[in-house]
Amino acid sequence: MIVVLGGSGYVGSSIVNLLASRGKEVRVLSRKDCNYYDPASLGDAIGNADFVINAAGYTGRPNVDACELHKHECLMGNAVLPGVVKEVCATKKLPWIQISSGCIYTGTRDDGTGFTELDPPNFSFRYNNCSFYSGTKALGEEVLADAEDCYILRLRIPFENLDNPRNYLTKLLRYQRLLRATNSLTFLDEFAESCLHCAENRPETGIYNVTNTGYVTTDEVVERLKTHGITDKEFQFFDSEEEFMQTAAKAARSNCVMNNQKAIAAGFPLSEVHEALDKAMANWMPEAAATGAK
Ligand SMILES: NC(=O)c1ccc[n+]([C@@H]2O[C@H](COP(=O)([O-])OP(=O)(O)OC[C@H]3O[C@@H](n4cnc5c(N)ncnc54)[C@H](OP(=O)(O)O)[C@@H]3O)[C@@H](O)[C@H]2O)c1
Ligand SMILES: Cc1cn([C@H]2C[C@H](O)[C@@H](COP(=O)(O)OP(=O)(O)O[C@H]3O[C@@H](C)[C@H](O)[C@@H](O)[C@H]3O)O2)c(=O)[nH]c1=O
Repeated sequence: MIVVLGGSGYVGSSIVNLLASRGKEVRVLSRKDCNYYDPASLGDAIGNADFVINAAGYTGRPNVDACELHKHECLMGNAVLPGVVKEVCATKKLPWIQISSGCIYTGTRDDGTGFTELDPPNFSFRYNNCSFYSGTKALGEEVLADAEDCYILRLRIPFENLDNPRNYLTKLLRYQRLLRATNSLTFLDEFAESCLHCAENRPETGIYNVTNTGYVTTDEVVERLKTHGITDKEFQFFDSEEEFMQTAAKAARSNCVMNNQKAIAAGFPLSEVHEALDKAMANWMPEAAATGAK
């Protein structure tokens, strides 16, 4: 049985739905069920699982700006909780997944290529340049440096075919003005498939950049939304990142390029990013229809 902490959330519910649709026995854990910060209580709640996925964490709503105001929850959920799950899974000898984020990087490597799993995070408290959210996600990975039998899967700006306030495509459609940026992205369906791949096929444990191959600019994504007939909106853009920071954001954002070669070599089902965007956009489901669709 696979136990999913935070299975009620945006990412967790996508994973739970996929596992259930593939006939896997899956159980959702919530903060209501036990004390996440007491290893004995969490261990009892995890019970007789044979695989654990930690999709619980604090992300802030509507976006990571909220983490600047809720630092305690953010630190506990993103940096302390992974350490408790590590302890419980080590005691029970369980393999498990921690959902991390590509937002612990900014930009590209000096040679213009994407960050690999060997590159230390450069958008973290250690660099003193990050949002509170990104800092806590980088700390969460540090806490797991010595974790056994653990997959640290880095998700990066999720998108999918279902219109949802957490979906990057929905965000681009709804924000009044857009920041011009270059990013690697993650098709949520393929991220969920990647979790299943880890649980079923048990590739080597460790950190994986679970992003679609390559990167895209904001302009490319909005042009594609038009090509697919999802919108005919005339998008407005910020003149600069400074203007974005002054008028629309409380915390600096990570925009970055990631290298997914390690994940591809380990058999993770990740397509090229433009192809993945086309798959999501070709099946676009507006919010009213998307509610309860998965
Ligand atoms: N969404 C993204 O863009 C994105 C991108 C990269 C990585 N991630 C990572 O993916 C994971 C899930 O994110 P999500 O977008 O699915 O978030 P979400 O929709 O807010 O769901 C997270 C779930 O975690 C539980 N939770 C909320 N606050 C918590 C706290 N302070 N401590 C412990 N548990 C808490 C809640 O479940 P219960 O109320 O049932 O306990 C919630 O449903 C997080 O680790 C996040 O950092 C997300
Ligand atoms: C607020 C805002 C953001 N943006 C841009 C900045 C970013 O490139 C992109 C996403 O920014 P936000 O929506 O603020 O999302 P965010 O920064 O909260 O998104 C992050 O959520 C975390 C939980 C994940 O770990 C990250 O991987 C990422 O998905 O949208 C605009 O273009 N206009 C806006 O008004």
